[in-house]
Amino acid sequence: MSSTPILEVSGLNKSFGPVQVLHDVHLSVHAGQVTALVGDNGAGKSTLIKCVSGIHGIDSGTIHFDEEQVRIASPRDAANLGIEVVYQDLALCDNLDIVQNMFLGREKRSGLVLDEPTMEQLAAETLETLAVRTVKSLRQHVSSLSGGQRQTVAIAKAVLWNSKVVILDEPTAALGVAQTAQVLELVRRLADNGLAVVLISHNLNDVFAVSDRIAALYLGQMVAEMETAEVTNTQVVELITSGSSGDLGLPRADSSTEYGLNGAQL
Ligand SMILES: Nc1ncnc2c1ncn2[C@@H]1O[C@H](COP(=O)(O)OP(=O)(O)OP(=O)(O)O)[C@@H](O)[C@H]1O
Repeated sequence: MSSTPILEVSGLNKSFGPVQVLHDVHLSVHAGQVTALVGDNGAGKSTLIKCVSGIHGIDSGTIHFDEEQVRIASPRDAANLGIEVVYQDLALCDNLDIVQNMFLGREKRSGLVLDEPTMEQLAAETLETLAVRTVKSLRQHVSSLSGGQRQTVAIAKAVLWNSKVVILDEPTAALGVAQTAQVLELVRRLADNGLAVVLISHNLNDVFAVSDRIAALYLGQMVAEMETAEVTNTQVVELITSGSSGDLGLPRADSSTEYGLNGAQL
């Protein structure tokens, strides 16, 4: 377990017009660990992730990657650092096969033609590294895959590019029990292989099953970052719903400032 975060966000503020959505947010993410990012609807989880992945610019604050301050102005900047996001809609193309999806937009070429053998080999190696053996053929169209298999392909696509930080947005939201278990096993394996994983989830069973640390956002403020083993389900529910947990001895996030449900300062 490394002590220096691979990714550290400090003092991040982000507004949309007059509405401030993120207030002085801190987040640290470590290699080899699953960090669960929790918070109620509208707490700011997606906005924070979009700031880190170059979709939104930030108003103020710093982002350090591998101990160096970085500016992430576009998704390409994030990808170049090794930050990949797997969104809920997965952005897979149903009419393409697994290999085509994994290399979509970043195809390998041999001269003027696509280098299919190399892409197929790299895709197979990545799935093998992740111990994914449930897909029958790499040339299967994605439309024929189950929800869990689709999630697996989307995750494999994200880790294909020597990524160091993989952010998963509700990866089990649309899955049944057995497929959820498979995807959670995969999430754990990613971290065990040395990746830093950020898991956005509303499902505290999932969070407690796979995460090493929990970061809790409440109305755009990071109210706690803690070791999963040191908190209970009830304490995390309290943090998500009220921004504090008396048991943890944590004060309510900046008690001098009150925020409305849309993040606007009251
Ligand atoms: N592009 C935008 N323009 C204006 N307001 C926005 C924009 N994106 C997000 N917001 C607002 O920012 C706040 C935080 O939204 P965000 O989507 O980050 O929350 P979340 O924690 O991811 O919620 P959920 O769990 O429902 O996905 C919400 O009040 C939302 O309406």
